[in-house]
Parts: sequence; C-alpha cells; structure tokens
Amino acid sequence: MIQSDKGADPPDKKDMKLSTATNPQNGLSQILRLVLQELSLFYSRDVNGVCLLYDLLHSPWLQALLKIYDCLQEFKEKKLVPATPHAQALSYEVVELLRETPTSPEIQELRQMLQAPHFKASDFLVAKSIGPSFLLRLLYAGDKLVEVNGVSVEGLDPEQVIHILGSSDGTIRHVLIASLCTCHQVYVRAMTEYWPQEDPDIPCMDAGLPFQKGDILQIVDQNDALWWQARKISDPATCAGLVPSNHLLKRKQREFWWSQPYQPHTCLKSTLCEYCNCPTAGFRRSMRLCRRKSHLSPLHASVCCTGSCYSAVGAPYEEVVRYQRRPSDKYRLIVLMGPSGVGVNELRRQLIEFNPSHFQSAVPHTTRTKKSYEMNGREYHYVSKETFESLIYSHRMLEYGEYKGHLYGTSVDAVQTVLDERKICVMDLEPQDIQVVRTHELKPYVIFIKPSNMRCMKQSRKNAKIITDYFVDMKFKDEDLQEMENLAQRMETQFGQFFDHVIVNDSLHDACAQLLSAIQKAQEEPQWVPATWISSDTES
Ligand SMILES: Nc1ncnc2c1ncn2[C@@H]1O[C@H](COP(=O)(O)OP(=O)(O)OP(=O)(O)O)[C@@H](O)[C@H]1O
Repeated sequence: MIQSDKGADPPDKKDMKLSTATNPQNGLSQILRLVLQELSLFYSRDVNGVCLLYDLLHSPWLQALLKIYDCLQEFKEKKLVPATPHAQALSYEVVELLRETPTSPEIQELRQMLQAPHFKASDFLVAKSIGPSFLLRLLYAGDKLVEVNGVSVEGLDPEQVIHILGSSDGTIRHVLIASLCTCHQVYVRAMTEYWPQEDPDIPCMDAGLPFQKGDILQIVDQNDALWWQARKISDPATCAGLVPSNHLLKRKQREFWWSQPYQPHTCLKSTLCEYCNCPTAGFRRSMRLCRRKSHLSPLHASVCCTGSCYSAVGAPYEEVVRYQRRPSDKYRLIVLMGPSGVGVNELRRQLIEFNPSHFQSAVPHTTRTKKSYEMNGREYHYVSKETFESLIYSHRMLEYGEYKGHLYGTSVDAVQTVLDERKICVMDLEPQDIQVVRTHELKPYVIFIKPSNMRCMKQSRKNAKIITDYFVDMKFKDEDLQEMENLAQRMETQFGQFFDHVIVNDSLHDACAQLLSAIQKAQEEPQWVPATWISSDTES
C-alpha cells in the first residue's frame, strides 16, 4: 500500500533530483520531474488524491525503473567496442619492454601478472561509460567481474554486484576478465535468419543478436532452455547477445509455417517452378536441364522440398566444427551451383582445362545407347534402365534426370573413383539435391556462381551463346538475364545457408581465378563443416 504523508511539507527541490543519465530533451524521468514540480504546488493544499499521486510518482521503485529506462534509451544507438582488439599482442609487447627496464618490485609484479597462465588465457577488457543493459551484452558465461566503477567486486555475491550496478548513476565503468574456462565450445551454423526487432517474445530486444542464414555463431551459454547467448564469429568485435535456443527457434519456425496461407503441394510447386519446368523460362539450356526436368521419384521428392514443406523445417542450427583436411585425406568434393546460363559449365570446363591431372568431373551414367565413337566409362557409363533405377533406389545416385526419354545422372561411386585417384572432383548440382551430397565421405565444399547486375551482364554476355532445348546457339535476351538474376536471388534466399563461398561471374578471367583460389583454400585451410562429418571420421 502506498503511504501518503498528508499535510507534510512538500519535498524541496533537492528531493526531486532524478536520474543524471536523463536526456534533458526526451528523458522520461525529466518529464516525471516536471510533473512532480506541478504536483508539489497542490501538495500542501491537500487537493483530493494529489498526495497519493505525488507519493506514487515519487516512489523510489518507479524512479529506479525510469532510470533504467532512460539508460536503455541513451545507449540504444551506441556501439560498444573493446578498448583494443589486440590485448594479447599488447601484453606480449609490454612484457618485452619490461624486460629491458631496470627492475623494481612493481615492474616485477606487473611482469609476473602478465606472464601468468591465467592472464595469458584471458582477454582483458576495460569498458568505459556503458549502461546496465549493455553490461549484459558484454558478459559471457563464466566471465569474472572484477571491478565496478573503481570498487572491487571480487568475491561478492551476484546479488551484491547487482546492487552496486543498480545504485550506479547510469554509467558503469567496469573491468572484467573473460572466462578462463576451457570447456567444450559450441559453434553452430544458422540455417535460418533471426531478427530480434521482429520477435515480440524476446525478453530484452537490445540484447538480441540478429543473424542471417549461414552465419557461424559461437554459443557461449546454453543453460537457459529458451534463450542462449551467442556471438558471431565473423564479427569478433561484437558482444554476445541473446538468440532463441534450438528448441524455441524450431517452435517459432513451426508457428510461422502454420500461420502461412495454405498452399497445396508447396514443395512440388516451388521445385518445379523455380528450378525445373518454369514455363516462363523459355530457354532451358544444357544437359544440366535434364535434371531440372526430372520426374519426382521418391528419392527426389524427399529432398526437393527443402525449406518449403513443413516436414522439411529442419534444425534451425547445425553444429559445426573447424575442419582442416590432412594431406593424406582425400580431396573434398567441389560442388558448383548457380542459375542456368550463369556459367557453371564454362567455369568447370576452364578449370579442368587449366589442370586436367588435378581437376576432373565424374563420369555420368546414362540409359541411352552408346554412339560409335564413344567408349563405356569415358563419356558415360552405359547402363540399362533397370540398373539405373536400382542405383536410384539404393541411394547411389547423387543427382539424376530424364532427357528425351533417357536417364542421366552422377553416382556416388563415379565421384569416389575420381577422389580415389587423388584428384579434385568438380561437379555441378541443383540446389534441391544438396542434402544428398552432404556426407562425411564427400565433405562437399559448395560454391555458388552468381550473376552480376544486369548492366554488367548485358556487357559481358554480349557474345555469349546459350544452349536451349530447341536452339543450340542463341544469344542471351534481356529477359534471360533477368530470369537468371531472379533465380539466383531465390536460390540464395532458399539455400544460402549451404553455400561455403560465392563467386560473381562477371569477368570470366576473374571468376576462374577466384574459383581456383577458393578451391585451394577449401582443400588446404580450415573450414567450418557439420560436426557429424568429423565424428563419423573418428568413429570409422
Ligand atoms: N563470365 C562470362 N563472360 C562471358 N560469357 C560467359 C561467362 N560465363 C559464361 N559465359 C558464357 O555463357 C554461356 C552459358 O554458360 P554455361 O553453359 O556455362 O552456363 P551454365 O550455368 O552451365 O548453364 P546451363 O546449365 O543452362 O548450361 C556460354 O556460352 C558461356 O561461354
């Protein structure tokens, strides 16, 4: 109950001093101060209810809440960066300098501190002038808060620390030492996007961490069933923020899916329309097309609907680990992907031509009859329809399709043959087939070939020819280029989380150089791969 001190003198002005963090123009506590001033005029006259209102507005808890609100407002737009991102290098430098300085007890102490293993293992961070809400974003699970506004808080209970934070004037200068814990670090790839601003459930929007498909997140705290703390590894300067847990994000995805208007056969429609039989395509070019025109076999249907069917709403996070291929390991499969006509075949051709003893395509299977100048196992593996179908049903076909009444496709074994010869196998794939190749055996590295903008494409594709069903040499029309751009966008939106690298194919020469360098990095430098690929390695 609120006690009103009726008849007492109105509090003088010094009692009305509110948050110093208040913005004089907009601060809510500033408004409250003015209201209190007005009310104080009526206070002694005992106008009905004024005392009650006065006491309510003057109550410490309301003022504390307003103080927090103002702090949040004030720091909403501010970005925090560590005082230095090179703390470790700096500490080594200081140790070296101290070596050359005449020794004094203080210098000796400082040197010992800097060289102590726990200090070396930690990031030392001094953050200046921050609001309480931002403290949350700076702290990681296991962090040790050492000092707040010059007051040592080491050894204090969390409640005592919270009290010190609460009684600060809205600006906190704290020193913290990051976690010394070397426990298992969890990294995940975001398979969906998340925008805290659009999430009404998030407990503190300011503390939310937005992310996009494909972002690699370090999960620094998983203790809460609903909200984890994570940071983006691509942006080490940013602090950890709140992200929905796997369970919560999956629930949100489900709710979102169910809230969408009913679309009969969504998966069928999206696959056929976007990648297979789009009637507006007008031109469907090379042999790659036969796969797009594929009938929906049970295998195909099970993977085609990625992202569009409820059943395909998969895990929103995929646990990943850093993988460095050892020289004795087989090469990783290189998968090229892109909208039809963008230059996937051309790039693959140039790559193999550049170094045929290093790069190779897998020999495809076909059910068509062998021509006189062809050799079994060189152009194709010629097999019967029954054999081909049994390869499909036994999941030995990575991709396949029908063209002019014959089946064509690439088998796992054909790819393995190239890898066993210690060559780099380069294949192109439709995005809906991507899950089939994502195995620990093949460890595919997926490169998305993207068209540049229309203006550049018109220029670079002036003399380029496309292969269609009906015409072999047909120039690109504006609508072909526009369709290519639209399709590339849709592919990125729907499958971007699977792309390890993106190359814009504007100048063919530059794109080839980028492709070579990306492939070299994929084989020789550490990359993020699904954790299951590596645990399978260890088991086998
Ligand atoms: N950067 C480029 N500059 C100019 N022409 C290019 C470039 N890239 C590819 N081309 C040309 O564009 C045409 C289509 O390329 P390509 O056949 O490789 O496309 P694709 O992506 O494999 O599509 P599809 O599978 O439908 O054949 C070819 O004539 C090719 O030489």
